[in-house]
Amino acid sequence: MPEDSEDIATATAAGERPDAYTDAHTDAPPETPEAVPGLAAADSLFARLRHACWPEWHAYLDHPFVRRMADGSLRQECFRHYMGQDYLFLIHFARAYALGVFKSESLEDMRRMGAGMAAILDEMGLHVRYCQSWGLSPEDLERLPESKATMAYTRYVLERGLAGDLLDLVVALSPCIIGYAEIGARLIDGIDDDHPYGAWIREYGGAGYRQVARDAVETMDRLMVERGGPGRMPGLVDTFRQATRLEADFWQMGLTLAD
Ligand SMILES: Cc1ncc(C[n+]2csc(CCO)c2C)c(N)n1
Repeated sequence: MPEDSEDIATATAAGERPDAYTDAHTDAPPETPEAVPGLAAADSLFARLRHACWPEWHAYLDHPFVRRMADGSLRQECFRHYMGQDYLFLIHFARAYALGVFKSESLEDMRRMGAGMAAILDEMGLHVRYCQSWGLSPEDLERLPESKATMAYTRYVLERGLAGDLLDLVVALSPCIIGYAEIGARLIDGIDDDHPYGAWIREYGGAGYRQVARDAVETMDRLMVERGGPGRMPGLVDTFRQATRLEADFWQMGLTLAD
């Protein structure tokens, strides 16, 4: 993948690339680069959280695991470890959406959360296909020992939802849902048909998945209007930042084969 593969995440409204973007550990640049064109308005809750947590967000999106997946140099062993753990991760995320049904106060929210749970259970098809090609059955996957990174991330999200309201839960889920659309959009540009991680990239880089992310942005805004207030922001920023850090740790777990 060429160096300029970062373009999709770096295009600002003015089409310029802020210098600060090149360093994962700088403070948020004065104007955070737009995620995926048309994904989230600058004043959306998601864009504000992303801006507030820019160093963590950039470290998640530009993690070496992602870079190596993009240029095809990621060792298959690392990808396998990641996919196996991601299967366990998805089981808990389906539970988090089920919790979202419980925390809903309207039928509309209940339907959305229920549909999110169903979408996750479908997403597992990608994992099952990959793992079958490596000789692993869904039962083998379910029996894998859970890594600490998987446990930390999934239980953190569940705890935010249990302790808080639907807005807290949806914010805790958002780095996962929207971040993968941003990564997919960056990686899909010009990939070859025989790219070793092409199926993964096409799953998250496609228009269908981008719509899932757009819906999540919209839901966050609606819940912020219904339940939010200026007093909610510090807590929501904290949740978004922690979930984003746990996403980066999840890549790191794959890269280092951590248990
Ligand atoms: C570590 C990790 N983070 C995010 C996703 C992506 N993801 C998880 S649930 C969901 C929404 C419904 O499909 C999406 C896109 C993943 N698979 N693994």
